[in-house]
Amino acid sequence: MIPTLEWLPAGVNFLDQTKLPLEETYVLATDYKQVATVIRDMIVRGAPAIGVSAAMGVAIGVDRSTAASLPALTEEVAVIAKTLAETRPTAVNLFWAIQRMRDKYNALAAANTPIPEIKAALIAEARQMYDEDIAACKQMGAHGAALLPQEGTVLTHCNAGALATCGYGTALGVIRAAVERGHKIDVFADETRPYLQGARLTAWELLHDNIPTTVLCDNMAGALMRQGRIQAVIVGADRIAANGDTANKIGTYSVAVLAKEHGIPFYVAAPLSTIDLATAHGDLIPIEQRAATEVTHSNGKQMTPNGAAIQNPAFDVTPAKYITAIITERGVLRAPYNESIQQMATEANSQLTTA
Ligand SMILES: CSC[C@H]1O[C@H](OP(=O)(O)O)[C@H](O)[C@@H]1O
Repeated sequence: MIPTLEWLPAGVNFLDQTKLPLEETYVLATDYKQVATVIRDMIVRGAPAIGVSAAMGVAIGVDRSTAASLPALTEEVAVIAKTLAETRPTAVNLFWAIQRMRDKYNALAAANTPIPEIKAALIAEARQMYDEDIAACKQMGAHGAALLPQEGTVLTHCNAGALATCGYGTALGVIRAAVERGHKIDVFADETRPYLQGARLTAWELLHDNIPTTVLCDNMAGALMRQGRIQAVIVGADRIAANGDTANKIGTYSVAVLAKEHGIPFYVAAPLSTIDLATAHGDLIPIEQRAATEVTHSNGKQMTPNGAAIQNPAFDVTPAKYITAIITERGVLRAPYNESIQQMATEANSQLTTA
């Protein structure tokens, strides 16, 4: 699989997801401001991928710094972190990753570590997060595969695949793992307007792996569910509140309600870094509002009349009651989620985000 992003001596190399599926081109970010632009412009997107991208942004920012003292470097780290944190508001992985890099820096600075050693350690930390992300996706796959039908059609919304992570994917990672274990799965991929993550990215990466994929318009899932043509739904997540309410790509909530209506299991696959214990419920999750031109234009061609008002929220929130299970790298969570999430957090003894 073509890498979503890659650390190179010259900078961070990103597969340009705005150009897929017709062009496989790359953008090399040689400083942290360019990494911020790549995240904001969705050249790289997907909660885990933008988290690791931000971590690499911190690492490259510190690496390129000419600060001659720790106090000066500490001030620069604060500016770098703020710049990256301001790129997109919903995916908590972004803030979790930046905080992990700041914690690493602060511990090294507190120990009066020489600046060259700090630079090397932050690069190592960001690259370790990259490897951890791929490992977590494969663990999610192993935990979730058995939940998918032995033979049947699975609907997914947006792209929660290798292109939304450092590789293998969350929701698509579970599909990949099921196929690797002999399940015969056809995928229905919602096109997912306006950025078309499903039509352009999910279809591209699943066909790359020879997994049969059908692209649907975003208004088709209900009819296909009513006809009995969908046996399960699996999606990713951008932020999971402490009670299990889940923010994901706009349109996810509609699919979840339809799945509940038709008795179809609805699964969320996400790493622990997507769980935000500091956010009690879904109504508190900030929802990114993106440019109207993403809706009014397609391939540069205007499709709506001048003067029409436009809505373009990038995410919506699915209440926990619509979620059958949440698949993580440490196992499968079931309702009541406030209890199961807290228990897993305690067991993991992990620094779940406090963003
Ligand atoms: C593996 S999480 C992917 C998650 O992120 C996507 O949002 P975006 O493409 O705007 O970054 C979408 O919500 C996916 O489910």
